[in-house]
Amino acid sequence: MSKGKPSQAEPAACRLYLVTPPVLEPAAFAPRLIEALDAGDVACVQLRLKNCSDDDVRRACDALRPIAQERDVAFILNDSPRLAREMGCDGVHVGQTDTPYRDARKIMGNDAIVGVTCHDSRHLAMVAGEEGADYVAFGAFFPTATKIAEHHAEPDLLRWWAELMEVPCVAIGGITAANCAPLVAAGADFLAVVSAVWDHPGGPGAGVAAMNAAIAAAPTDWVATKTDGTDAG
Ligand SMILES: Cc1ncc(COP(=O)(O)OP(=O)(O)O)c(N)n1
Ligand SMILES: Cc1nc(C(=O)O)sc1CCOP(=O)(O)O
Ligand SMILES: [Mg+2]
Repeated sequence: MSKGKPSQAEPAACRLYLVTPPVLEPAAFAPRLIEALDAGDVACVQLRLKNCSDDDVRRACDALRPIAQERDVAFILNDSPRLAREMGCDGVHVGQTDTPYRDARKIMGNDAIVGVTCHDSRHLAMVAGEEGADYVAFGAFFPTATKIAEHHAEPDLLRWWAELMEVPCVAIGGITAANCAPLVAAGADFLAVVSAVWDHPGGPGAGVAAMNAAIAAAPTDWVATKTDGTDAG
């Protein structure tokens, strides 16, 4: 997962951040992950399993981590830095009620990716950024059936962050090929999706291709709307 920060003259392209469904059977899911990753550009895969045992997570890591890493796609585990380190993951994603960032960093080491959920909060994002998070995640931007989202973020939050901060930002929550353009335009470095890919009627490969195409077609106007009103070019 390259974390290129947009240079002022040439903004880095927004990239796709793929999150797994919360329940999966690793052997059956592996070919779907291969189809997704071979269909286009994916910056990273987050294994996000809910209501399962540590051994279930270990089995899923063993089956899925090599598929991502063999393709130079970063493999990030949700929630557990301890398991992420044990299982050779490239990084971990922690939320505000998970292991605190500083402890996650100590467990993972300085070379790993550690991302932090910041909901719709500038304060949480500034704290995470100052502490050293590799990215901050904002959401939910749209209604989602994947989880009960208690916070709602607006594209202006991405725009504010992108204009002021170096740390990359991830947008998440109900994002689809049809609705993602304002998030790309506002300066999201990554779009994190579950159902837009795994529930795509044409299959996960078609889902990745559709997201890639929508990201590529979206305007990227945030560089031209710096808060001081000047064009950054
Ligand atoms: C990229 C990304 N952003 C946000 C989340 C949500 O994390 P969290 O608030 O800890 O909620 P759960 O995903 O654990 O239910 C995420 N996983 N990934
Ligand atoms: C895992 C997660 N976190 C969110 C947040 O707002 O922090 S929304 C979300 C679910 C994302 O799934 P989908 O792309 O199917 O909406
Ligand atoms: Mg969590």
